[in-house]
Amino acid sequence: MAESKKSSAALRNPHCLVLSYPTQGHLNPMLQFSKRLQHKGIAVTLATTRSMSNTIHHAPSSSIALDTISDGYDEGGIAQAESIEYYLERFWKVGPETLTELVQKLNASVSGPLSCIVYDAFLPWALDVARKFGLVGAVFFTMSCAVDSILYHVHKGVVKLPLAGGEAVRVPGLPPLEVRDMPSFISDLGSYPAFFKMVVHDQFTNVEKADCVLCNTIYELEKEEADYLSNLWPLRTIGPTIPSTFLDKQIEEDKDYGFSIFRPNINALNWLKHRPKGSVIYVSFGSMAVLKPEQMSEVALALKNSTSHFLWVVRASEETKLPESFSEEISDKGLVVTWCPQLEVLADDAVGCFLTNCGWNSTLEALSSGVPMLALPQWTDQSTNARYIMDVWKIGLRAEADEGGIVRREEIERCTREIMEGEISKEVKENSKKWKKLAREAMGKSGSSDKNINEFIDSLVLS
Ligand SMILES: O=c1ccn([C@@H]2O[C@H](COP(=O)(O)OP(=O)(O)O[C@H]3O[C@H](CO)[C@@H](O)[C@H](O)[C@H]3O)[C@@H](O)[C@H]2O)c(=O)[nH]1
Repeated sequence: MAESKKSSAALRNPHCLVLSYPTQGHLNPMLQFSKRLQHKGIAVTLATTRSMSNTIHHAPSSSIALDTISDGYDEGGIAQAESIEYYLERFWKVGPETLTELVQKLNASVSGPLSCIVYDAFLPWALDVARKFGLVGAVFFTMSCAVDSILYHVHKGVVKLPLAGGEAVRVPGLPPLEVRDMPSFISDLGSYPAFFKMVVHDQFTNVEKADCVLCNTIYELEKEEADYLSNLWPLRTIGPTIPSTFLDKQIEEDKDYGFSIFRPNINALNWLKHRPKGSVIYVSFGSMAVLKPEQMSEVALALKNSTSHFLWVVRASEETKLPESFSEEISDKGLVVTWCPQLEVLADDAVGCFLTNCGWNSTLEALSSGVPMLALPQWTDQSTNARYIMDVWKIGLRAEADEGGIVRREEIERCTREIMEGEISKEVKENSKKWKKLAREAMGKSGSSDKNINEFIDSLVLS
């Protein structure tokens, strides 16, 4: 470590700075991890960008201290930037400078000097800042081990691009995959060049130098993938990062999912209360995916034709894509809301199937709630998650798109019927129950994730 020896105060009372990339899908898992650390006696400050903190509608009720750095666009974040390229370029310049200022401020704070920076894998320059101050640097991956491994092996040139269509893709530690199972940045080369650079290259440039690699997954869920990566990195699986009330119940009254950039509609929960057990399809495409209008209309018609009830989250920015007078036509068969408390929805017995884009948070939340999934992946890691949901964990189906990339209404109806009452229904329900139990056990006392968090803390105390 380059500079200064840590003071004895830092050794006695570990204080962690947890730094998240500014999106809801990254901030919340890192908040939940912070709560676990705090519950186990570590002082934690959670930081993201000023622009992100300005867009938050609902802040968590936890007692975690919050702070900010700058991405260079304090007024509007990425939406204010000329392009994704400009945004990331400026963030990479201003981020380390303002992170340095934050570390100096926290080192002089009442919580005591920092021992460690847990930084989002998307912000690899944070390791240089940690080193400058002689702090432990732990990188945090918000995606699955399988996805991290694919991206890493592309970065290393082990998996060569462009991928040859029709051939199985071989990634060490993973089952053979198809090109369409790959994260979108590599199966659809050129789709988002700046994100490609960040996700395939930047996040792995110094991963081998990190003191610890934390991954929001469950060891039992990705044994082969995690074992393989453990030979390369000091990996610790620490997920699922879900409030304790919905999982292991070790932390009292820990229900709050955290930050929300949209206002949740709690009517959704009352509406669900009046539906029979297992009768509702819950539909959500996460906080970022933008559906083609044609896809939106196919989903709408499938839900309208289906024999099941449905609860559909259509973010305000997507509402104009709904067919005209859709909400009136469906009357009380379905409910459309702009946002909902997803974990509480998934925990409700009325929900029998989750039609999802397969973001990793949603995948872990459904799996931990024992709800089978119908996968309609949209971008980034979601196709890989969809493949695992259907073929590895066998807790759902992946809907097939036509040649134009649109999943038609008949396919959605067929798959939801299969999951709710068809031949595979029993198998996916039983597997879902099994994973729900395993997720609880992993986070429960002495479970694989709980043990890994304890060992991480021990390493901070001893370092
Ligand atoms: O009405 C809703 C809908 C969603 N959520 C929450 O929003 C989160 C959505 O997360 P996720 O399913 O992971 O999707 P994104 O927010 O789009 O996450 C981004 O970040 C993830 C982690 O890197 C990736 O796996 C995704 O593909 C990427 O799109 C979940 O925690 C949900 O509980 C709500 O609270 N209410």
